[in-house]
Amino acid sequence: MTDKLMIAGGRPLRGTVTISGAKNSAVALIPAALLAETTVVLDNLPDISDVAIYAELLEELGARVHYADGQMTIDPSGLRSKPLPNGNVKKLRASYYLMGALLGRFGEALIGMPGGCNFEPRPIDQHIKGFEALGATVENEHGSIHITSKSLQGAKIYLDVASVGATINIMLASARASGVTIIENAAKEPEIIDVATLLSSMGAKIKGAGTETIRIQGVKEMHGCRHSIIPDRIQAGTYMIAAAATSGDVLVDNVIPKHMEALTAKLQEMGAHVYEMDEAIRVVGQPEYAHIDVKALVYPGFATDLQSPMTSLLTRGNGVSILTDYVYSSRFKHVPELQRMGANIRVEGRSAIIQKSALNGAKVRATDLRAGASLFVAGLMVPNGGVTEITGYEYIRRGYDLLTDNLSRLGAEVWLERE
Ligand SMILES: CC(=O)N[C@H]1[C@@H](OP(=O)(O)OP(=O)(O)OC[C@H]2O[C@@H](n3ccc(=O)[nH]c3=O)[C@H](O)[C@@H]2O)O[C@H](CO)[C@@H](O)[C@@H]1O
Ligand SMILES: C=C(OP(=O)(O)O)C(=O)O
Repeated sequence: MTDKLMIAGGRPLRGTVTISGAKNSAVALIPAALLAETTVVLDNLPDISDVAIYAELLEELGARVHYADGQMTIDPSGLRSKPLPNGNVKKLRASYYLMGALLGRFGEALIGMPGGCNFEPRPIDQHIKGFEALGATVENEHGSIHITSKSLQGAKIYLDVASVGATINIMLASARASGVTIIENAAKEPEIIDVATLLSSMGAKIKGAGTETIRIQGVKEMHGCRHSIIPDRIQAGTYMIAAAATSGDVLVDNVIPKHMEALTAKLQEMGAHVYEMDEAIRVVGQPEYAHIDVKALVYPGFATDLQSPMTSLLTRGNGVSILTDYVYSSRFKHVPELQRMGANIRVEGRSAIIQKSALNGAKVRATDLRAGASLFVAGLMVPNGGVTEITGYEYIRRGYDLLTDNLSRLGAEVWLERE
């Protein structure tokens, strides 16, 4: 039985929401712990399905995992590199990090092609190029990737695209390799710095994370440590957008305001009032907004993971807004669903052309995680208690913990019903 998310819209969000740890850090830090010989403790984990599935994956590999109240203890002493062609690996995108982690630890990994949100083809050629540059042999065996290496040797790797996943996977594979690895055109997302911080606490030697050149001096052994995960900038951004979209007043607590700069600038350009504090951001919505253009880019540009919820807010801009995604060329599965809710949007190439439109309640489907975010933001915007019914809630649970609790506390009328 799955749930559907129900929203009676039209209430401005007001109050405080506290943001949990970042999904995209968590799903990299958990496999990174496999490189250690002793126990790693991760704090501030979000209570999302991707994290729960990752805990099961580690147990399948022989690690002892204790996960409760946002803390995961990973004892890798019984760990081995077992083939994982199917099952849990297909349930999330970031299972690809098991390739780098197991290769780095055991010189072998057999992992099925990752699942997760398939809003468009998401190749992993740059990951594979990185493993091969380190001296590994990579073969496609009946849809699984089999990677082997007798001894990994550091190398200079230029990424054709600044891929988050490839950057982290190469860091994982090379942390215990012989010699020096240099990643050029590395991705600069904050989650990469978080992974480098954990790996360094485990004994790795990494410099330059957060810049386009990362240098990894391989070490022979890595050990356990304790690490607290950075706040989720995409959850934070979604609540900021929802606050503006409902003309509300929300304090988004436990954020790193620097991570939110591109979104903050765009909300201000529309006319919302945004106040930055040390570890919080307050968004005060307005009755009217200007139309704006948004370009989703790699960090520190506007995050592609926020373009779908931003699409919903842009239906309130006076005039025509153009949102272009330069990271993914066709991440617009939320658009037909928003159209069912009355949104006047058309997709041209990699852009959505968004006219000011009044939204109405409808039955819609979340086809992926952020399409779901777009729909719940839109549902909150529907005036006069109009009801939106969102199926595909299992996608939303991949990335938003405590969603109905948080939105209810902010004054929204939201509930779950059995499908
Ligand atoms: C678990 C996780 O952290 N997921 C995030 C990660 O996904 P993910 O790491 O999968 O995304 P990438 O940064 O790798 O992808 C960026 C672009 O590069 C392309 N590409 C990527 C790898 C590759 O080998 N070849 C290639 O062509 C992709 O098709 C895409 O167009 O970064 C994305 C971009 O910020 C986010 O949307 C995801 O939320
Ligand atoms: C696309 C996303 O995640 P994943 O890469 O895990 O599918 C996302 O978080 O928006």
